[in-house]
Amino acid sequence: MNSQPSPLSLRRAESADWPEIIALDARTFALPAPLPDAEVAEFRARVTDTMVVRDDGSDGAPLVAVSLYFRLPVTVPGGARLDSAGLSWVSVAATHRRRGLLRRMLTEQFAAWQRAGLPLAILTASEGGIYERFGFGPACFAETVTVDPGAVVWRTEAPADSRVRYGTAEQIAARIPDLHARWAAAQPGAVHRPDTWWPSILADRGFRRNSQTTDLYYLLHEDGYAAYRIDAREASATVEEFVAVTDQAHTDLWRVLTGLDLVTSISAKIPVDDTLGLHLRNARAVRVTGRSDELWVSLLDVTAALTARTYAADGALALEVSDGWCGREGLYRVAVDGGRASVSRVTTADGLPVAALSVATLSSLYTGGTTARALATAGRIDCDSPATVDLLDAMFRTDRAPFAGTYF
Ligand SMILES: CC(=O)SCCNC(=O)CCNC(=O)[C@H](O)C(C)(C)COP(=O)(O)OP(=O)(O)OC[C@H]1O[C@@H](n2cnc3c(N)ncnc32)[C@H](O)[C@@H]1OP(=O)(O)O
Repeated sequence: MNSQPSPLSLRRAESADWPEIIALDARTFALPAPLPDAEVAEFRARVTDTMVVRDDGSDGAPLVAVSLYFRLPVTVPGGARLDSAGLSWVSVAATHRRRGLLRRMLTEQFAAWQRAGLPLAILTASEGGIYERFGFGPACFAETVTVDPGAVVWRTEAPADSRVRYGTAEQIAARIPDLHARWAAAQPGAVHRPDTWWPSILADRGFRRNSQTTDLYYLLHEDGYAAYRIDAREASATVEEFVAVTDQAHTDLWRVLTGLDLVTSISAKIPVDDTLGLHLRNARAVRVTGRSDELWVSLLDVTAALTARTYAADGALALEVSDGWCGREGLYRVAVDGGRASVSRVTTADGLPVAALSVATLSSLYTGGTTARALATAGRIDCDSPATVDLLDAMFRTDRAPFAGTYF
């Protein structure tokens, strides 16, 4: 038997590659195969660029790896909207794992993103142990909660009519993209949805969910919406999407959701600083059942990214950034005045306080999802004095927890 490794060629995907790309990802992520034609067409319209690997030494030169990305804006602390590369659909055939194919594909993709001047890369991770080596850090989190509607008593009277209504298909299509855009602009960590994303979301195709559940029901409010499904056998509701631009919309929508008749539990993923429990007489009606990392971030252009966000405290320090992956290592001087930073790469700290950290740790710190103090306590940031921890912590703190809101 010939045990020489087969030659494996890496290149950009062409149209003819797509049936095999879909088949590979369907196998990997347990999707139905084939996917509906409309879903494939809509998906391809969202993709910016795709790398594939073929096994040229095997019969038919099968496609054995894929990695692609979408251009997706993200809101960073302070409200700036940064363009990012949203890495997704990364899959290597079970027959070709651990032969460096992920590394080869990402080498190409990072180079292309840096050439394009993208400040950030983002992803939603299948596993927690893969992406730190490429400079990604978990940056936005969510709590999974189960609400017991029988235990819900609101502290305030319900308004006579909060003007929440079930939307018709036309009203939903006409209103929710705009509501989502308004929400995303104000929510740090939010992933914006380009127009090409909505047809597939609105189609709510059956393969995306448990077959026991209903279609999505949309509740519309002038400043938000919620989409949920019912599992009649379990008498449960799952909130798939909750978007509130104002506190009033948050309260009005949750009032309807927690009042659904014939439902004995409601589950949802909510921001870690969500106020739902604080509105209730018995906060235990909202039980936290999990906490998950929802968005991983990697600062591709450290200077541009650090310049784009705002800061909670003024001061100056030097960040000694390490990166074993794509050249982001170095000393960065960050001087904050009036909440805005001027950032430059320098060769010496020149007497400034110094904090040493990896680019992955800096990416976790960047969104405000994890504090500098916690990271320093865990040994992930090495500061030259306790006062430097205090300064870094004060600078990078944010008044709201970041929340991504889109899985991709
Ligand atoms: C953004 C997204 O799309 S998330 C989805 C990621 N895809 C999946 O989870 C699908 C199932 N898994 C796979 O398809 C593959 O196993 C992949 C894509 C995770 C890895 O592909 P491979 O080609 O085997 O990875 P490759 O050989 O290039 O390994 C690169 C490095 O990552 C490490 N690595 C790979 N997979 C894992 C893992 N699951 N957990 C921890 N480390 C891993 C390797 O050990 C290697 O480390 P090193 O080079 O630093 O020593």
